[in-house]
Amino acid sequence: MDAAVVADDVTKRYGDLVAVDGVSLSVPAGTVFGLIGPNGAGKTSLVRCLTGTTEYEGEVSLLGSSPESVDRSRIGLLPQSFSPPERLTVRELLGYYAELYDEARDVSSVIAEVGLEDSADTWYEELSGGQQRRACVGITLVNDPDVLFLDEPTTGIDPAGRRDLWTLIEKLAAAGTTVVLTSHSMDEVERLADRVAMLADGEVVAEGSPAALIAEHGGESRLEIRTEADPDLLADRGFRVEASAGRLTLHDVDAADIDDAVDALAAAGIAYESFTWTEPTLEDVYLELTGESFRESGVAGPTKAPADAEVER
Ligand SMILES: Nc1ncnc2c1ncn2[C@@H]1O[C@H](COP(=O)(O)OP(=O)(O)OP(=O)(O)O)[C@@H](O)[C@H]1O
Repeated sequence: MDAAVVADDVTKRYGDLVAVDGVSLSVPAGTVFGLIGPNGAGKTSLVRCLTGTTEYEGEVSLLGSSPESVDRSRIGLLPQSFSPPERLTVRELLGYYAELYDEARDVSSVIAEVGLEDSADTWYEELSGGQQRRACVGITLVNDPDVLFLDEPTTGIDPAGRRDLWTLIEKLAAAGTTVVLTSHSMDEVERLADRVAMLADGEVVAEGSPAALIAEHGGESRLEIRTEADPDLLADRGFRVEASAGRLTLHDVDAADIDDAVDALAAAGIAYESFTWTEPTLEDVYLELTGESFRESGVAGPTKAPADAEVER
């Protein structure tokens, strides 16, 4: 598969600060590529290098050209902070951006795609934060881009809005659009991305499919059972069991093995309060590779964020 985006030893400095430190990566055409890392890891700076919106050292190829000379109508970019004119309605706004291209998509169908039909005639400034972000995603779609860069597209969007945007990104990818997505949210990237680059301090600490990264660096899955059962009952069934007060922890348990544990307890007539199965995630991969948890580095996924952090205003 051809690469839509290639970075070779890309470095971005702001004075003495090295924000992107010798990054090399390749994004196959028609795939979703996730750039994840905590605040200040260099995600936005890297996107700016890849899109030619800042100066950098190293080589970037975007659809076979340099980012500075690529046909802009083939690229969509949603920057992290983007403030379009506020006193335009959604329809006027998308129409305004569509005018910038020789060929553009039908504005009404883009409005429908981002789920803003009911607000099409509302001023941008009167939209909720989540609706504003969706309108901004719509702006990036008017030129029907081959490569779409989305820098934290779902920040500030409520859970339903996030899911709608995820579905939209999946549809775009299924139709052949290459999507480069930056995110703080591990579950977002785990769901959407074919491949992921994890950034820490400007460097790629790991790259691969979420499943491969988790398999290689994520550690084991565990089953925790709140019970007073004798650990030998489960150890005799081949489980690796650790016992603590009122709890048994079974290590390296596949989903298919859970029934076996349930059966063992049921056959012995042993009661249990709860079963909790935990699979490793990309957060575990990050912890393993950097020694720092995403949460400690000041960033939380949507399930861990404070209640107001992801809420539409
Ligand atoms: N225009 C700038 N001038 C100086 N330093 C900058 C500039 N933009 C970013 N930086 C610094 O570069 C580093 C990387 O920032 P960047 O915004 O690329 O990270 P990020 O991973 O996108 O963070 P966030 O998730 O918070 O958006 C940070 O230390 C940041 O303070």
